[in-house]
Amino acid sequence: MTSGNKSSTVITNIGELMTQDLERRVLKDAAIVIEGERISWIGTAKDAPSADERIDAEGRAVLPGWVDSHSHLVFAGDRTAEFEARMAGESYSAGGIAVTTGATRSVSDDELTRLVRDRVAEAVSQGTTYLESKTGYGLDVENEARSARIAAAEVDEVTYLGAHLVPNGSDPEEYTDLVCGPMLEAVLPHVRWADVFCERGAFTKDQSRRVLTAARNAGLGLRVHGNQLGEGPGVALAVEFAAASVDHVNYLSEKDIAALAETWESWDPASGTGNRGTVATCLPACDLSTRQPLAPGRELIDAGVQIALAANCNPGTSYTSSMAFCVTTAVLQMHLSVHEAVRAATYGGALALGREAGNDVDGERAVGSLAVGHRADLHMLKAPSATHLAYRPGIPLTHSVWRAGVRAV
Ligand SMILES: N=CN[C@@H](CCC(=O)O)C(=O)O
Ligand SMILES: [Zn+2]
Repeated sequence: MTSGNKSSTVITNIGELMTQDLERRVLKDAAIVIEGERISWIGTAKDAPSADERIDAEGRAVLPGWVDSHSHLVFAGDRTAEFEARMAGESYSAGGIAVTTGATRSVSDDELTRLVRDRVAEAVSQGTTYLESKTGYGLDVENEARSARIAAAEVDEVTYLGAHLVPNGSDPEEYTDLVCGPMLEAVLPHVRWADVFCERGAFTKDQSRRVLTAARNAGLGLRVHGNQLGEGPGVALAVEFAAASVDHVNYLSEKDIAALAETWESWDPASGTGNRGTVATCLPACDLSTRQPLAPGRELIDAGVQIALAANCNPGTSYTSSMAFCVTTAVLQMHLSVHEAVRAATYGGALALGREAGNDVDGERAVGSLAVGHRADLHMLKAPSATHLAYRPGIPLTHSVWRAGVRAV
């Protein structure tokens, strides 16, 4: 089964194939065929076609690779002392971002590239196959543009986060002008998204609105860091601007949840058609590391909101790229089912990045679910079912990983 010069691989004897496709199929005794960078066949093992290469999964589970839709990988230095202080009772504040900004500005392009590349490799080794990263530790035109350029070469999706913190000594309004003007222009060739940290200690509602307006006018997709440290205007702004995602969502009023749910009212989850709303992206590793209440993932799902889970790898609030840890936490402590948690960490992440199945604009490149034509991003576990991700917390369960059809682990 080879078409053109693309070689094919059949993975057979899969104990559980959790597709996270639109029908949410979970197949037993399954097989899947990869041709080039795409999936060309899925079904029961006994019906599987032959292929150039045959891999016996020996009863293991296969899921889509994790889609990590929120990370901040372009940084140097670490913030161990801040973490220790927090564990001793200090609370998190946005000010720590300045420490990382200083460290990031001080390293060479080569060093910064190496750091990002190593972090991507760490994520892939744990089953992540599609990865977003933000800028946000440059905070001047030159360093934001450099961060965006380096990220664009190393990750799948890049988000401009010049509006992460007003640098020490800058006037907040003048800095917001810079973010909306010359800095935005400088990063534009490298980014698809823009984000704003709308929070006390970071950017106000009016400043955030200015950033989102400028980014929208420049043709970027929008994302918002909102409601992380207290109730605030982040969710309402994200809804107002039809942002693809609002991330953190720890402190939500009933009104916030209702507003998010309303954005999904005309979207049909069974076909993936209709108007896509604003995804609520929950970041459980960050919540634990900052000792914030876990985002109300259960309530959001029950209200009809599409959610994503992401690792939020960064040196301040969540120094991990482990999506499995997030899934485990979502099941054990946020009361999601295993299927819901895996869905949020795969299909949900894709939805938050506009790369999901059923998205007609770019359906061919769908990630985060396993179906014919989708990118062959697979994660095989050292376990017979995805349930083991929650049942065996902390155990590294990644057996092998294919990224765009290429064996990565
Ligand atoms: N909350 C804002 N930004 C990052 C943390 C940044 C930092 O403290 O370095 C986050 O998503 O948690
Ligand atoms: Zn973040």
